[in-house]
Amino acid sequence: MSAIDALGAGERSTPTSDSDSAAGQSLSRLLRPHVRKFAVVAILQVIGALAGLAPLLAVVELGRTLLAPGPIDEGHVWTAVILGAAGLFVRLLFTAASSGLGHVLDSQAQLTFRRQLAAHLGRVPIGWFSRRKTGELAKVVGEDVSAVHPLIAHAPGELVSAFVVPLVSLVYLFTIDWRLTLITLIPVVMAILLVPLLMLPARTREQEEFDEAMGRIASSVVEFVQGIAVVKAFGGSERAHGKFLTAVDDFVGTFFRWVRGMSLVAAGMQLALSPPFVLLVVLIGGTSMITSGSLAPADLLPFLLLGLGLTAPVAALGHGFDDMQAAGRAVGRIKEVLEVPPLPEPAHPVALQGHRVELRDVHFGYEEDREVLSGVDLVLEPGTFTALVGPSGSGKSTLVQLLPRFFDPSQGSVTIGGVDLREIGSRQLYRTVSFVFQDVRLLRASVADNIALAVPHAERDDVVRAAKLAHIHDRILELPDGYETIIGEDVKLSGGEAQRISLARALLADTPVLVLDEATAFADPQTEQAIRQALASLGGERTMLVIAHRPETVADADTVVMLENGSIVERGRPAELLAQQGKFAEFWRSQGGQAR
Ligand SMILES: Nc1ncnc2c1ncn2[C@@H]1O[C@H](COP(=O)(O)OP(=O)(O)OP(=O)(O)O)[C@@H](O)[C@H]1O
Repeated sequence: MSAIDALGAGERSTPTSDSDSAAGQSLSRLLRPHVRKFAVVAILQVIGALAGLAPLLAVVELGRTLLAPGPIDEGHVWTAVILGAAGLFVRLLFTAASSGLGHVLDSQAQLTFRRQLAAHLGRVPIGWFSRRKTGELAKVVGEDVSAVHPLIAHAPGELVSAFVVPLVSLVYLFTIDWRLTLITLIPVVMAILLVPLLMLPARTREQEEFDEAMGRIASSVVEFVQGIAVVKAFGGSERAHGKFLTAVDDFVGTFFRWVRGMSLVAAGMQLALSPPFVLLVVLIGGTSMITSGSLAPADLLPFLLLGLGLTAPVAALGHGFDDMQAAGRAVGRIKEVLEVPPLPEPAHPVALQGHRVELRDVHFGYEEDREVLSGVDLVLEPGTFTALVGPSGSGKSTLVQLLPRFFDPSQGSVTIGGVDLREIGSRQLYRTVSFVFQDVRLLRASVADNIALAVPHAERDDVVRAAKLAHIHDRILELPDGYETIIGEDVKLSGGEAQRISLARALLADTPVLVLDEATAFADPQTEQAIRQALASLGGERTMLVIAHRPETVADADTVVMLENGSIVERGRPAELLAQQGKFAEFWRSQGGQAR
C-alpha cells in the first residue's frame, strides 16, 4: 500500500462536505464560483487604472493651458490640479483594494481547489496511482493549480485595464489631432503584426516539449531521491544518475530550440514597443507637423505623455501570452486528473444486516490481461479469526484490500452484512472495516492525532487505551512531547512502531471488521505475543482477516485459508489442515512451523 492509499483511506473515514461536492464536478464548475469573485477584483482594478489616467491628463491640460498664448485661465489650472490629485487618490485606493482582495481570494481559491483535487484523488481507485509518477501528480496539485489561479485572479483585470486605458487615451488624442494619433499608433501596429508568429504551431509544439522535458526532470529527481537508499546500497548510483542526466540533456536541447524560436520574435516586439522607439516615432511625426504649421507646439505634449501608454495592450498580450498558454496546459492536466472516474458511491446506501463478510466468485486483475485473483469464494463469520497464507505474489494483499474497497472486483462480489460493498456508503464502510497494512505511512501530525484519525473527537483516555492495547504506549511516553510529539518532525519512528500506531488507530476506530497484514518487522517476539493476546481478547463479534507470516499467528486462527496463484487451494482448521499433509502442511514446514 502506498502513502496516498493510507492517507486517502484515512481521509475517507472522516468525509467532509468538500469531498462530497467534489465528486463528478467538472473543471469549469470548479472554476465558476471563483470567476465571479475575481470579477469584483477586476472591476476594482479597471476603475483604479482609469483613475490613474487623471493625473496624466491633468499634466497635459496644465501644459496646454500654461503654454497657450494670452492670459492664463486660472480656473482651468485649478480644476486640472484638483482632478489630477483626486484621480491619483482614487487610483491608490482602488489599486490597493483590488490587490489586497485579489490576494486573499487567490489563496482561498487555491486552497479549495487543492482540497477538491485531494478529495477527488481520495475517491480514485488505488490502482490508478501505481500507474502515475509521483512527480507528475505533485506537479498537478502544486504547480498547475498555482498556474491557473493567477490567470483568474490577475489576468482579467490587467487585460481589461490594458485595453480600456489606452482606448480612453486614444479617444482623447483623436480630439486633439487625428493625424498625429495615427502616427503614434505605428509601433503598436508593428508589434501586433508580430503576434501571429508567436502562435505558430511550431511554437506551441516547442512549448509542449519544453513542459514535458520539465516534467521528466521532476519525476526522475523524485524517483532518484525515493530510491536513493537502495541505489546506494547496491552501488548503482551511476545508473540512477544516468536517468536524471539523460532527462537534463533532453531538457537542454529542448530549451535551446524553445529559446531560438521565441527570442527572435520577442526581441522584435520589445524593440517596437520600447519607449525610445515610440518617442522617436512621435517626435519625428510631431516636429514635422509643427514645422509645417499644422500642429500647435503645446499639442505635442499629450502625444509624448500618453503615446507611451498606447503600447500597453500589446505588451500585456505578450507578457500574458506565456502565462495563458501555461495556464491552458495546466488546466488540461488538472482536468485529466478530475476526469479519472472515482469509485462509484451508491445513490441510496443500504443498511447492513450484521457483519458477515462474503466474497463470491471474485476475480480481479490490475491489468486487463492478467488476473491476480481468480474465482475466490470466502466467508468470514462474525467474531472469527481467519489467517490468510500463501507464497509471495499469490494475491494475499490484493485480496484483503478488496475489503476496505481499495478496488472493486472485476467480476463477482464482496458483501458485508449481505450488502455488496458497492451499495454501502463510504462513511458506513469505513465505520465497518479498518485495516493495518505493512507499508504504513503516518501523517505529519501529533501521535495522538494520528491514532485518532478515524475518531477525531476521541477522548485522550480512549487514545491511550488503544495505544496500550497496541503495545506502543510506553514508547510514546519516551518521545520528546509524549502524545503531542509531531511524527516526521520531532521524531522518526521505526517501521514496527509506525505499524503499532496504525494498529492503535484501527483499535480506536473499533470497527466490527479488522484487516491486518502481519508484518515480519511488527515487533520483537514478546511484544508480538502480547499483541496477539490483546487482539484475541478483543474477540466478541470482531471479525479478523490477517495475512499471517508467523506460525504462531496461524496456529491461533479459527480458520486458515491458503492462496496460490490467486485461488484458494486449501482451507480449514490449522490442526486439521496439518494432519492432511497437503499444500498447507508443506508451506507450514517451509516457514519453520512445528506441528502442535
Ligand atoms: N498495484 C499493482 N499494480 C500491478 N500489479 C500489482 C499491484 N500490486 C500487486 N500486483 C501484482 O499482483 C500479484 C499479487 O500481488 P500481492 O501483493 O497481492 O501478493 P501477496 O501474496 O500479498 O505477496 P507478498 O506476500 O509478497 O506481499 C503480484 O504478481 C503483483 O506483482
